[in-house]
Amino acid sequence: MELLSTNVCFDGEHRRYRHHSAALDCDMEFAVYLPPAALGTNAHPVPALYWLSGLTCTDQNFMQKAGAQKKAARLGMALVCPDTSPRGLNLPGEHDSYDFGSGAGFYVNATRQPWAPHYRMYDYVVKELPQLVEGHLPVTEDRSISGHSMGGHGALIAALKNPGRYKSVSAFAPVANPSECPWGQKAFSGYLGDDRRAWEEWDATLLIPTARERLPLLVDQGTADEFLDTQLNPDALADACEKAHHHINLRMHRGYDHSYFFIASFIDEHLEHHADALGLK
Ligand SMILES: N[C@@H](CCC(=O)N[C@@H](CSC=O)C(=O)NCC(=O)O)C(=O)O
Repeated sequence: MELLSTNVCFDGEHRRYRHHSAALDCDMEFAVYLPPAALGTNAHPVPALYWLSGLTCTDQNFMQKAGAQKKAARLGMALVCPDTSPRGLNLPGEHDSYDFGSGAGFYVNATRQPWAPHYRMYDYVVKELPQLVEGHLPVTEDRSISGHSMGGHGALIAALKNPGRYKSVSAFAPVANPSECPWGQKAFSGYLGDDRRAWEEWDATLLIPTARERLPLLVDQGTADEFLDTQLNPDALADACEKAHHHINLRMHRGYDHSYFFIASFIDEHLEHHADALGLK
């Protein structure tokens, strides 16, 4: 791993790294926040919250806009932010739209060409990145996962598909049922093909009935979110949970939109939720 930059923040450190990803077959950058407990004298490895960002984001949107570091410093929690797609490839059409290709990997493993050799963001965020972080940084194997929009959905499927891998999961305004919305249909048909049966293992709402682990789902959604009616469909997820007797705490917040102002308003509560599960309180 090549260290690109460091910033002291609430007595911890925000760091950016570059590394070669075997899963994606390209160089990737990611950010990590290490709380003071993981640094200096009496330092010890700390649990981590993996944050998956949404369309158009890099590792930096969350780190610079969510304001999560103060609470993470106090709780002794690392924050790990990957990028949202492979980078530097210039595949045909990769940069043509904001909701497919670069910045829009959707945290699936693509099976269609030309995406399949590189667009394996699921393997990257679930397996390769944690292994790298836990092998090189003072971070334990106790993990939780959260994210926003495309990344909120990524967090849900990462947890639902991997019983025992995460201590807790949460999401802000997730694309809750991607098989049934334009963002999801574009991504899934492009990365996975047009056979909708191949989509089922990548759709959180469709995974709920067969979930083998019942981590409580904390989902926050703004009522003034500009994508609520067309893309997000939290009710589909809530209905699936109700039918399957799967716990969900879906909180509707009047007047909040889809932006990082919304995330910043509730990120501390999500960190508290994860800290409980990670044994940090
Ligand atoms: N048309 C918009 C869409 C981009 C957008 O709103 N991205 C969100 C995530 S949406 C779902 O995954 C985001 O997090 N943007 C970055 C930010 O810092 O706010 C556009 O291209 O502007």
